[in-house]
Amino acid sequence: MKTLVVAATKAELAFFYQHFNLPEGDFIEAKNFDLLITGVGMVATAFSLGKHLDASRYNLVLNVGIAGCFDRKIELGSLVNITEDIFAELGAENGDDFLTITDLGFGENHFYSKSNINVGLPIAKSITVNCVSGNEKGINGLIKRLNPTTESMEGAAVFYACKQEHIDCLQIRSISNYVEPRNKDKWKIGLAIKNLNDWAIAFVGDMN
Ligand SMILES: O=C(O)c1cccc(C(=O)CC[C@H]2O[C@@H](n3cnc4c(=O)[nH]cnc43)[C@H](O)[C@@H]2O)c1
Repeated sequence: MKTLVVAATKAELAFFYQHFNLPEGDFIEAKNFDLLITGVGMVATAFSLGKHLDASRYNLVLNVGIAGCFDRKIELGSLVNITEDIFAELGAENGDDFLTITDLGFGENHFYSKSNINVGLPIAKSITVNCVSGNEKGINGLIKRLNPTTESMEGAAVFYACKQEHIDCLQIRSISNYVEPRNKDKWKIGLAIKNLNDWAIAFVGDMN
């Protein structure tokens, strides 16, 4: 059985590709792990995992990527272990209230990593969104309703697919920016990617 490493973009695993001397490509089979680049967002992620996730082949999915952070006490470039993740927009607006898909009786929007693997990182709750949050009113609404620490565009989709296939899942995110009105000049994508890759290289190296 192997680990499937999953990321949205190749850029987020640039040093990982170099370290393990991986060929270009969105699905790479290495000796001790496979690597899947899904594309950005929950639809691309679900489609890609639908094609490649196979419980007879993988006993662990390691989802890695950068993320936005709601908590200013967490430094840019820090890594967190996401143990719960919520599809933030999946449901219905009911005036000023929000009804989740569970409230509507159509399924689940809240997923967990139940992995026992100790990765030595602080745990955090995340939300998964189609639209990167960028206005005060929307951000305050998300904090009030869901109290998330981080935000990504894929995490809950990976947890969902792993739950469907009964495969253990870890989601490690590196904080590239704070969730605030958009100002990409303040994002520290390079630092976040470097720290994420250092961690992923060590984690996958230790598995061997
Ligand atoms: O501009 C670049 O150099 C660059 C290099 C690598 C990746 C990116 C991305 O923008 C990746 C998109 C990816 O990032 C996640 N993300 C990061 N911050 C947030 C956020 O505040 N809210 C939601 N998602 C965020 C997301 O998972 C995307 O897949 C750029």
